[in-house]
This record gives sequence, C-alpha cells and structure tokens, in this order.
Amino acid sequence: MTTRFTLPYWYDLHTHFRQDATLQATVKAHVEMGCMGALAMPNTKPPVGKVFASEKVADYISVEEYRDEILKAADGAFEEVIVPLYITRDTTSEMIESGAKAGVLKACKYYPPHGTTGADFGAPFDMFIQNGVFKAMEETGVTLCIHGEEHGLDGDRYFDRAENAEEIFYREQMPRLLEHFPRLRFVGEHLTTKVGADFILDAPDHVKATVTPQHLIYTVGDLVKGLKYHLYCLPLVKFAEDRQALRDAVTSDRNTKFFAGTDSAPHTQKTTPCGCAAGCYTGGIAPQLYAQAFEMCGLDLATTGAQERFKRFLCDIGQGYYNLPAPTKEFTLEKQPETLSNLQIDGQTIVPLPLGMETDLPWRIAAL
Ligand SMILES: NC(=O)N[C@@H](CC(=O)O)C(=O)O
Repeated sequence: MTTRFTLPYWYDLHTHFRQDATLQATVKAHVEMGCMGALAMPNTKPPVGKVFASEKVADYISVEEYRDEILKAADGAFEEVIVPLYITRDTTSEMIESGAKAGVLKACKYYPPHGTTGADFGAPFDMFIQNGVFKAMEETGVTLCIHGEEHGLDGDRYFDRAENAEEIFYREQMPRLLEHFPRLRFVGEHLTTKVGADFILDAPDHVKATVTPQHLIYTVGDLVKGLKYHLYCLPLVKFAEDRQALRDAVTSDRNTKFFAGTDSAPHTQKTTPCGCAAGCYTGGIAPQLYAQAFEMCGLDLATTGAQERFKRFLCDIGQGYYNLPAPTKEFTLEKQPETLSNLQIDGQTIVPLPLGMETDLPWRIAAL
C-alpha cells in the first residue's frame, strides 16, 4: 500500500528568495510545498542592512520593505515572514533597540565576511561582541542567526579532515558567545558537522539549529564523484559521521532543538568561468527531500511514531521557537516518484538540487 500522511503547513526557517522576478518565482514555489511563511535571508543586492524604510544607512534595503515585498508576492498565502537584519559594520545597538521596540526586528544574521554567496558585507565576529550589537540583541530578545564558519581560512584548513571551518567556529567562537551573552537566543544555521551538533545539544534550550535536506542526504563523496556542482553549497556537505550526527539529532524522539531550514538558494548562473556559485535550490521539493532523508535515517514513515518525529522537525520546533502563527491547513505527502523539472525565470534556468544528482524524487506532495 502507498504510504501517505498529512502534515500541518510549515515555515521554512532559512531560505533565500532573492529579488524581483526570482523572488516572485521562488515565493510561489514555497507556497506550492505547503509553506505558510519563512525566515528569508537578507543577502540581497544591496543587503537588508537597515530596519526601517525611513532610515538612511548606506544604500541598504530595509527589513520592513523586504518583508512587505515577500508578503505581497505570496498574495495572502504566507501568515508571517521574518526578515533578519544583515549585521554589517554599519549596524548599531540603537538600530537593534528601536527595531525590536517597534516589533519589526525579530532576528539578525551574521555572515562571515566573504565566507559565502552575498557575504561581502559581513564583519568579524568580535566586532559585534565588543560594539554592543550582540548585547542589545540579548537584552531585547532578538534572535541571532549564525552562519558558523571561521572566516579567512585557506583551502586546506577550510576543509581539513582534522578540523574545518565550521568545527573551528563551534570550538572557538560559539563558547565565547555563550559565555559573554548567556541569554542571547541564537540559531546555528545549516549545521553540517558532529562538532556543531554536539555543541547545540549541550547548549541551553534557547540555542537551536536549522538543518538542510542536502546535509542529511549527501556527503562530500557525492559532491566530488563527478564534481556535482549543483550540490555545492556553503557550508559544504561533510563526512558520513557528521551526517550521522545530524541524522541522529533530527530524528531523535527527544529532539527539541533541530528544525527545518532549507537554505534553498537559487542561482540562475550556477557556473562561472573558474568554478561555481555556492547554494542549492530546493524550493518546491523540500518536504519531499526531508521525507527521503528521514527514510535514509532508518525511520519508517508509514508509522505514526516516525511521522510524529518528522512533524516535530518540519513543522513544530521552529514555529514554536519563533512564536509564529499556528497552522490551520494541512498538506499530504505520498511515497510516489515525482519527476523533477527546472524552474524557468525570464528565460533563465534554475536547476533544483536533485536534478544535478538524480532525476526522480521518491516522495511527492499529493494534496495541498
Ligand atoms: N548556502 C549557500 O551556499 N549559499 C547561500 C548563502 C548562504 O546561506 O551561505 C546563497 O545565498 O546562495
């Protein structure tokens, strides 16, 4: 018998919608996979580096404007969208305080400078420890979303077997952050390593993490076998034991910390003359990929116990953490192969992740 089960609508709590025609298409694809909202990353061009439209801070876009644009594109299908403020050298504690007080600012995003796509406006971590920005966030309850990779490593140290950019960050920076700001709410974004997962598990309850489908399904072996550039994202997919730690964390019946954030990142030009851009696009297919991942973890999604764990990861933990409106609608996942297609935007093509790897998905959305 075909396995099928229903789930509440969910929030993708780490995604990239971009701007203009791409935003219109990516928001639509999210609506079509049962999303009722999102946490939409601020690495736009220019970045979302100020809170209010009326402020003058460089030529940045504001949290207010970007959130409105996304809600408009969703045309009533999104209940809520959180846009984190991109913390740059121009961010001040006053911006955090006034944004939080007005109820506009819920989160901020830390990017390691030049560490990934659109991270050119990031600044060194210590700057925000010292200049009062993290303190203001702690005091106002604004969540810090962290791209946790050590900045400026050369190729070897970035991805050495003994240590890598994420491990160094979780060993050296995160403990300092907790020590300085014990009440700061923070989320380790797109976690990839056992070191990172162990850190989150040992940290207090207000410290959580998002996990992407690709980091649950693939390892670096999949990336290098045939140089599958559609699987190139930052942080990189890692080794089997790292993936196992993430799989254990998300499927545990005691999971209260790890939730869905796809890091879906559309690139119309994935390849460049000397390499390719970092980011995997998983819009429209993320619940299907997460279901595939849970099965790869050994869970039988025909059972209510496994379905309950899946629901907690996909729908409940993140929604509760950010205190987002509860879902009232449901969608149905079914174990039936689905053939994938590219997303076409104004004559340009975005290839969803598995097309670079496989042609069919084992799960499909049967009803919305
Ligand atoms: N994940 C990625 O590899 N890329 C993201 C940026 C990011 O979140 O790192 C993008 O915006 O393309």
